[in-house]
Amino acid sequence: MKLAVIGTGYVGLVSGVCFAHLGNEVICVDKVNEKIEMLGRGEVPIYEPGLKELIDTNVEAGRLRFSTDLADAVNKSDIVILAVGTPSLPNGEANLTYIKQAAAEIGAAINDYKVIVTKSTVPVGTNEKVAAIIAEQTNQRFDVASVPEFLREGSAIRDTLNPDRIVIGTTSEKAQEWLTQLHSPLTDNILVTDIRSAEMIKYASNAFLATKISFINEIANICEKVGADVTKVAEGMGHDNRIGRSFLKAGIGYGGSCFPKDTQALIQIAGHVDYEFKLLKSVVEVNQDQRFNVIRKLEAILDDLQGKTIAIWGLAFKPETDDIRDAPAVEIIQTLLQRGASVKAYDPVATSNFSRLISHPQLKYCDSKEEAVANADALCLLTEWKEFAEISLLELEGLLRKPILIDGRNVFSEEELSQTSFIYYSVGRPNMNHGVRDESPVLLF
Ligand SMILES: NC(=O)c1ccc[n+]([C@@H]2O[C@H](COP(=O)([O-])OP(=O)(O)OC[C@H]3O[C@@H](n4cnc5c(N)ncnc54)[C@H](O)[C@@H]3O)[C@@H](O)[C@H]2O)c1
Ligand SMILES: O=c1ccn([C@@H]2O[C@H](COP(=O)(O)OP(=O)(O)O[C@H]3O[C@H](CO)[C@@H](O)[C@H](O)[C@H]3O)[C@@H](O)[C@H]2O)c(=O)[nH]1
Repeated sequence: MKLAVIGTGYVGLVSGVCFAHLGNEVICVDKVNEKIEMLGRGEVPIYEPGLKELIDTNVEAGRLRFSTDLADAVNKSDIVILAVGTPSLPNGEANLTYIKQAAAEIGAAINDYKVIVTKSTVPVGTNEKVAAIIAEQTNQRFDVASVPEFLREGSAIRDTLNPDRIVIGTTSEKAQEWLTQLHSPLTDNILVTDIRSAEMIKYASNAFLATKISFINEIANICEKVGADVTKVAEGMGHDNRIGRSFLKAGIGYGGSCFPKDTQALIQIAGHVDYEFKLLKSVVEVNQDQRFNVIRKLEAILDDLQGKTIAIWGLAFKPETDDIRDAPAVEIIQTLLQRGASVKAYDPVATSNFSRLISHPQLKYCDSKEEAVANADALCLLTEWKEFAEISLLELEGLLRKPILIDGRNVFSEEELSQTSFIYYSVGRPNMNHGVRDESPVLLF
């Protein structure tokens, strides 16, 4: 089939290249010239494992190209996929400016019957708005469908090529037929729904996953006080198939371009129909506070952060991405700087994105994990990159001025620590919090 994909962010690029890989002819469009020029030179604007190789193969095969000419791409396609951003407005609502602009441009360009698919995450009712905007511009026939995207950054290609399910929200038989044909090489598990339910499935899925994370983080906080180990608790819970093992890793809270904005957007969607989504509001509140446990733990050991040097390992919101949107590292580093600490930060791939966001005389970006910890008073691990887990803790102990390690992602094991004299705080593993100020668990009865 012939596809135009509007927007070359994660979703546009990854779905565009994956559809090309399945044998479709794909034109990926962006309005930002520099992005299209980069892609034209064989460079990829984002870090995503395997993406460059897959782009190169499909460009060479003549199935994939990049363009700034939306009208031309729309004219040459059967299916137009909207994958533009829907960032948060200051009140938490999804900003639909890019969706509306793109819809108007599609409407002005449309020359024949097309299926217009929204892959961007959009509030319930948006696809209907998209249809209305296009209809204002043209008398051509077209149908709309909501096909939400569930890929994760860092494993985006694997997720796209092996989806758990595909959701197609449409009332049009033609759209259903074409989109089922397009997605059937990926999975048999295709769920066809009405448009509004498809839009809601995306928000409900993200909100549920965010709820799991905040839930386990609260359990972790209680574990620290009662002397239980959250990793064991999560394992024990996860063996129950009704609960499942995934998304029960306690840490410093979720970040990224999706969970923070989509939970806020769903709270707003509910608010617009006079429903207070109390549970989700608490999920957001718990998540917002969880990152500050890193600061609390540091202060429990060092008292005052003024004049201390703190090493940070990990700036990206999760490993295998250079995305720093809503990364917990942002607020943690800002707080350290506000409290008078100097910060030495290292991330394998996200440093240049981060340094464009925060620059401060007391913040030094380092080229290696060793440089970041040299002569630091403490180390905070914020992203569980593989290279951090691989370091010898004995070697690390020798590099730091003081052997203090706040492990925000429970990367290190008791066995590894037992050989060292680290003062070590992790998340929800109190028996591993080897610290001078470690509190004994309270007597419960
Ligand atoms: N990032 C993810 O992992 C992910 C996963 C699932 C769903 N989503 C959703 O998918 C959507 C896109 O997310 P993203 O992270 O890829 O976004 P992004 O902001 O990284 O990229 C969007 C791109 O669209 C381009 N664009 C905007 N208006 C345009 C127009 N009129 N014509 C051409 N290009 C235009 C922008 O220049 C930008 O390059 C969002 O709604 C997001 O919530 C994202
Ligand atoms: O057990 C867990 C799992 C994740 N996280 C954190 O949660 C955030 C999000 O992680 P993940 O979901 O793996 O990455 P995203 O790329 O943000 O993907 C989510 O957001 C996308 C955009 O909507 C959806 O498409 C995906 O299905 C959904 O998983 C990260 O900060 C993780 O560190 C935890 O703290 N504990």
